[in-house]
Amino acid sequence: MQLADSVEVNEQGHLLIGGVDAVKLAEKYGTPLIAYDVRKIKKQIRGFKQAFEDAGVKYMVSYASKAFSALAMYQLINKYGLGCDIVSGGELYAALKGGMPPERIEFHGNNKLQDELEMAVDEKIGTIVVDNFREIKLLDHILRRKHANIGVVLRVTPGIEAETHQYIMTGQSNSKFGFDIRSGQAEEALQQLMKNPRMNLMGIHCHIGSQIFAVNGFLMAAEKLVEVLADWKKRFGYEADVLNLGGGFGIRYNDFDQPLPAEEFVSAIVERVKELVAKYELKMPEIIIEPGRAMVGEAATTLYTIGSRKDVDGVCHFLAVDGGMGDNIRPALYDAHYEAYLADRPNALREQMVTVVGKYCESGDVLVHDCALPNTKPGDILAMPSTGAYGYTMASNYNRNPRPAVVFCEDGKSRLVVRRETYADMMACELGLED
Ligand SMILES: Cc1ncc(COP(=O)(O)O)c(C=O)c1O
Ligand SMILES: N[C@@H](CCCC[NH3+])C(=O)O
Repeated sequence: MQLADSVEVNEQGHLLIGGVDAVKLAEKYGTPLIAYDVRKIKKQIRGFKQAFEDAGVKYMVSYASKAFSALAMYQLINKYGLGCDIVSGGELYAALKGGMPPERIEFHGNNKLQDELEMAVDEKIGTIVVDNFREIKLLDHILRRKHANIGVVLRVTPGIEAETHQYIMTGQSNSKFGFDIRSGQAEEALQQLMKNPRMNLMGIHCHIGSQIFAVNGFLMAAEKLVEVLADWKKRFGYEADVLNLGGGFGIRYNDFDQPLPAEEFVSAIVERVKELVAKYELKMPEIIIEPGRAMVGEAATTLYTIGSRKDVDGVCHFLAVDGGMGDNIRPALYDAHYEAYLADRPNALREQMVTVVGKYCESGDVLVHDCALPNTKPGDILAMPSTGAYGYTMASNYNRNPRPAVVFCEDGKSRLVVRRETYADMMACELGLED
């Protein structure tokens, strides 16, 4: 196994995260610990923005905050003028607490609750990405009652099957999200929205899936959506101001993953949209993208302490750490493949092959299958890179294990941004049986 180019070490040979010695981080904050290199997040933010700036088109980079929705993250993206995509009242609450301007927030979801929609309307957020007919009715009812208006974008499923795990494909016709184009649902929704004086229909949206490496899927989606817009202009006189192509840009989890730089994805998309718009004689819409994983995924490394092991010759070699499926469900859920190395000697010779498992009461609690490592001893710190997206946000308290702490590291300094949960935190909602 080759270490990613971005793995940095200090003069002692210890892994550095944002210029901070990972062994020291583990000592200071304990483990499991999710440590972000903030420069890597900033690099991605700049990368996604730069290609749009260079092309001179109107755009918004709307961070899909489900990937990592910490207060610190909303505060960081706000500084860079990004928008954000939220999918629940909880994410909306956190985004607002993080200072996100409401007009730069877009609300997604296939079953937005009445309370959540009311909150979005009360907070005057920029966009509701309308997903289904019930939502149109519900939102209309709320807007009438509140004498309010709101911007909406129509989410469509373009009938594209992205090359990724089936659980994270969303562009195909049988997806639970959005209005289907082929069956005429999208067109019916368009007509309902065009007639509605309380909803300002800004444009259309699609999201083809997640962890996608080829730019082709995005180009096909752009083609499909612009064709649809050309048809809607001809037949209904509708012209979109916004074309939102969603997120899904892939990242490197292991040697087999070869992601494109953010700039390449964006410039290919912008170029194609420009060509299509010229071909169909449409006005150039604002292009919105919603990267989540690509913004934060490679920026974090999770540090664990190695504990027990079980070896049965010729059968299994399990090496257990102090976290597991509670802080990273992705291997169990998607069969995601990660790498791991030792924080105090990431470049040491790898003499053994082990299965890295967690401490949860599940046989499926595996973090890394077939992991080549140097010989280890209890107390060694295991570093698992590329854990910045959908790790903390999908974390659970299974077996009443507390969620880990999160630190931001930059220029040799670390800062605790999410403290480790305590046993008392986990009991905070419990009322028990006593009066
Ligand atoms: C509508 C929408 N936008 C953006 C994203 C972000 O995807 P990713 O984190 O793969 O960029 C998702 C999640 O898949 C999504 O459902
Ligand atoms: N949570 C998923 C991706 C789904 C994103 C939301 N549509 C992952 O970890 O890969």
